[in-house]
Amino acid sequence: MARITLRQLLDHAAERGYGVPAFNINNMEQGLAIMEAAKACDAPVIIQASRGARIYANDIMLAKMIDALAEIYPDIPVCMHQDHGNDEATCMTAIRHGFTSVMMDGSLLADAKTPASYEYNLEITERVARMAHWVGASVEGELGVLGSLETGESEAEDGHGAEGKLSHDQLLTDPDQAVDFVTRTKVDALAIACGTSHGAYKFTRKPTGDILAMRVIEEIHAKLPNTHLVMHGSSSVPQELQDVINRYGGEMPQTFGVPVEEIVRGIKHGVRKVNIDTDCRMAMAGQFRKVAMERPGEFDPRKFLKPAMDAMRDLCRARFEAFGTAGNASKIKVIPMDEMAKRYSTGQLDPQIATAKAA
Ligand SMILES: O=C(COP(=O)(O)O)[C@@H](O)[C@H](O)[C@H](O)COP(=O)(O)O
Repeated sequence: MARITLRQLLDHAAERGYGVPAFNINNMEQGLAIMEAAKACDAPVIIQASRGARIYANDIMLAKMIDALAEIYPDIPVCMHQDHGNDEATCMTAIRHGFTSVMMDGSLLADAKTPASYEYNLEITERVARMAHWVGASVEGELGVLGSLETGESEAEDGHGAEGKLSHDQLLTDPDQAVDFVTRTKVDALAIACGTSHGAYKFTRKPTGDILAMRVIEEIHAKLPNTHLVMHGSSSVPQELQDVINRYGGEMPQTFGVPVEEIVRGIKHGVRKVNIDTDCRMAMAGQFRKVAMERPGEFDPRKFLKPAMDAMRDLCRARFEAFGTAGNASKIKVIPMDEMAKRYSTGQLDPQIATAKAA
């Protein structure tokens, strides 16, 4: 199966009312776990690599790995996506290495730390969308800055994310500005801010509407019913994974993620791409700890990695099933990127901005 663009995959998801988890990868084991899960339930996949992943694994390694996964699993459409591109070069080099989709995150400046002005975000995202569309690749933009509505803290981690305190306005995407942003940039998907943040420590209690503002998604969807929305920071940080880590010597303080039922609610209101990385990391890390503690004499990496892959596979499958992704891989006929490029050039894929519904 050829690689699929994010745009085609999310159009299919919108027509049929499902969402697609976007799982991050850094290595072969994560790639195999995602694909095994997808094969088991006939789900199309979005695999994404951050700038950190590209540095960790090397672009050539990632590119060949995706080639291999597509060859091993010929029936599964694979969208390869750049997570949080910080500038034009990051996005263009990703496409050069076979990515079919890029995120241009202009909510932050190129340092990936400093919140950017709206004008900066508009200008750079429009430019990247124009260039990516020339070759048929898709573009996700971001409006609003990820961070905690509980504390007002931004979410700097691993060299990515704003630093310091953010205002309530920065932490929530403005629905009217979203209409202007999508119209002017022609992005294929829009990442919004609604109180989620990357990593395991999102909420100090099970989130309610004051700290996880799902109503913002509903308001944006009412104004932009044809735009594919993206939720970042959407790991659920399941209690059972925290327990496994802590049972085997970990020291994770009690924390709460985004409940799966809230994501499913978002999917009913236009969320089509759901970013999940932390849950996969926790699933794997729990198994590393378990093997290390139960079999202190073990030193074959495969004995650690195989149960870790199995745990990640089960996690991915559960999300494919909860989001309605399962059962859709075999229903998709992949459109080549050259054909997508033609469709962009004739304006067929321009954003369909419906006249705003009355509130
Ligand atoms: O939203 C994301 C993950 O959310 P999560 O922490 O799983 O709730 C991704 O977009 C992040 O960009 C990804 O986890 C960052 O990974 P690295 O930069 O550490 O590779």
